[in-house]
Formats: sequence, structure tokens, C-alpha cells
Amino acid sequence: MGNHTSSSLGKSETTPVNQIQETISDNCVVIFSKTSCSYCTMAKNIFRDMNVNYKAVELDMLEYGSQFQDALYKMTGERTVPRIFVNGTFIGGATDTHRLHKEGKLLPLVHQCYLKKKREFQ
Ligand SMILES: N[C@@H](CCC(=O)N[C@@H](CS)C(=O)NCC(=O)O)C(=O)O
Ligand code: FES
Repeated sequence: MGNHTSSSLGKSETTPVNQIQETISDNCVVIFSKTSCSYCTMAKNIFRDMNVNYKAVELDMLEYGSQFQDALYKMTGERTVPRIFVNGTFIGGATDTHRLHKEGKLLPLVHQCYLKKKREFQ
């Protein structure tokens, strides 16, 4: 699922908020994560187990990761990881995502995004 935003994150002239917005509109599932974080792994596994591709942005691997966390704070009210976006919308952290999945609401959100992208492509 890799695309140009992964390599340009943190390097471009645009603000972190703009780069985050671009990433979440380009990818149906985006997980802002840290490689050392087992909550983040748990969140990734929820999507992996549903066979849903996700884009992981590992903030501890980015030079400006801390600025991205500040931007995520502005956008979501928390600078913790994971911060998870589906279909361009913030859905929460690991606990929220797990709850949505248990309620059967997560996969429909992903499918809405797939349908939207399919229509855009036609
Ligand atoms: N209930 C939240 C917990 C989030 C949380 O506490 N994240 C910790 C790591 S597990 C964090 O981001 N700490 C600050 C940091 O890494 O900058 C969730 O499920 O996402
Ligand atoms: S579970 Fe410890 S850093 Fe996320």
C-alpha cells in the first residue's frame, strides 16, 4: 500500500497537519504508531485479521515525529499512539478501535471507503 506520502512525510514544505490530511485521504486505513508500542501492534492486528490493508506511519522513525504528534493533538485531542483514521475520519485509539470491531462497525467503515474509491476511479 506504500505511496509517495510515506517517503515525503516530515520532509515536505507543507505543515504536518496538511501532510496528515493528505495521508488520510489517500489511504482508507491509517495508523499513526510507534514501532515499540504493543497497543499499536494490537490495533494493526485487528485490521490484519480482517485482511484489511493499512498504512502505518511509525512516528518514532520520523525525524519530525514529535511535530506530527503535536499535529495529531490538534486534530484529535490526544498526542498518544495509536491514532487511527478510517475513511478519512478519526476513529480513536487502540481501545476505541477494538470496541468498534467488537460491535461489528469497523469493517463497514472500511467498505464504505473502498466503495467511495471505486466510484472515484470509474
Ligand atoms: N487508551 C489509549 C491509550 C493510548 C496510550 O496511552 N498510548 C501511549 C503508548 S501505549 C502513548 O501514546 N504515550 C505517549 C507517547 O508515546 O508519546 C488507546 O487505546 O490508544
Ligand atoms: S503499549 Fe506501551 S507504548 Fe504503547
